[in-house]
Amino acid sequence: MADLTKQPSGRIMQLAHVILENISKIDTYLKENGLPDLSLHPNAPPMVKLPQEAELNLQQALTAMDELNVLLLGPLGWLKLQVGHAYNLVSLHAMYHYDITDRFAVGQEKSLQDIAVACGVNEDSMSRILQHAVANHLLAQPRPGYVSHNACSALLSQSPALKDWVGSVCEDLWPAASRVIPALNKWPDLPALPTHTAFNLAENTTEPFFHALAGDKPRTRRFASAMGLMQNMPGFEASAALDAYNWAALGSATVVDVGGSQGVFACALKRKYPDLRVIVQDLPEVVAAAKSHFEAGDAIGVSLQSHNFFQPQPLRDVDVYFFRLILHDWPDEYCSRILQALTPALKPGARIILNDFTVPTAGSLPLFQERQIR
Ligand SMILES: C[S@@+](CC[C@H](N)C(=O)[O-])C[C@H]1O[C@@H](n2cnc3c(N)ncnc32)[C@H](O)[C@@H]1O
Repeated sequence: MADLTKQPSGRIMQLAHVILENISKIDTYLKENGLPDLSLHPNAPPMVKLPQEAELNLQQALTAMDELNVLLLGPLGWLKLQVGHAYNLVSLHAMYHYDITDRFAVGQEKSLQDIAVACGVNEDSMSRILQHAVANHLLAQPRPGYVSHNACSALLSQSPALKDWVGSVCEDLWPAASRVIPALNKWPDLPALPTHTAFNLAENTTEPFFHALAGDKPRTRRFASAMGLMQNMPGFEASAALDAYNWAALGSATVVDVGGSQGVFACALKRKYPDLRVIVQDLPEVVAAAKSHFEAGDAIGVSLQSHNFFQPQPLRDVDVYFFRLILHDWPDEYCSRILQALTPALKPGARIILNDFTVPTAGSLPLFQERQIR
């Protein structure tokens, strides 16, 4: 047994040491705060909420685990893993498509045979796919031939928005991933036009992504729902944007959330600063889908308006035009057009607030974190 009080020599032992040190601190935090051990039990919380210091321990452990993984696998094993990733979404896609998580309750076991029959898929194929889901920690296997819920599948079954996000990635975005290089070959100046993208090749369409989606009601609703879920993801919470700007100083100003989707952020803003007048603008199809379940927004006085942000901005006496997760979707030239479309409406002193991704300088973050962003 290694003596963990001494700094070990050799990279893999150093990494193992970093992992044990940081995980021990997280474990102590959990125990001292009477929190349960981490598990994949169906009732486990969606994620551990750690205070800043313990979160740093978590990031350090994950970063060390990432490097240890590559070193222990070696270059051949690591490359094999990358290639394997190409097929990794299949079982999650199947769980979404066949609504597997709603076919049995938490605590219940279901035979792979019964699931296959209920889904109208041959048992052999369904078994192979769901065994992959089990191997990927997406379902539990209480005994051979049977599955039950674990924390991941239970979370999916309880969150329609999470399901929508999985569906949107698997069906709207994933097919495009394999077309990125063909798109680069076809349009070497990519992405000068929003119609010269991998999505256009995958879908055989000449329309930009959002306009293609708008022609399809279920996909429009699903994407908007997935966007709503994003507002709960770490770093994307409405509260982060609420804290990052002095909204209180605006008093009773008018704020337009341009491309505000279903109004999740707009409602959070209005709830925190009820004196603000808040309006959400989006494409007509998105607004139509949002209207059907906008009681919460109606009740607090957030309004919805159809507007294509490439057309001149119709709302004039506005203090703030807010763009959250909008500009990253468009080539620079189109971002300019979106902003220029505001100019006929801008009154003196009006502000434009951008809330969007920034990609850090290469190498400024641990590769594990940089990879997620890139
Ligand atoms: C990535 S989502 C961001 C949604 C929202 N701001 C948020 O933070 O969740 C981009 C939004 O831009 C909207 N959008 C795309 N093209 C648009 C256009 N031409 N005019 C208005 N909205 C548009 C989409 O419908 C979608 O709601």
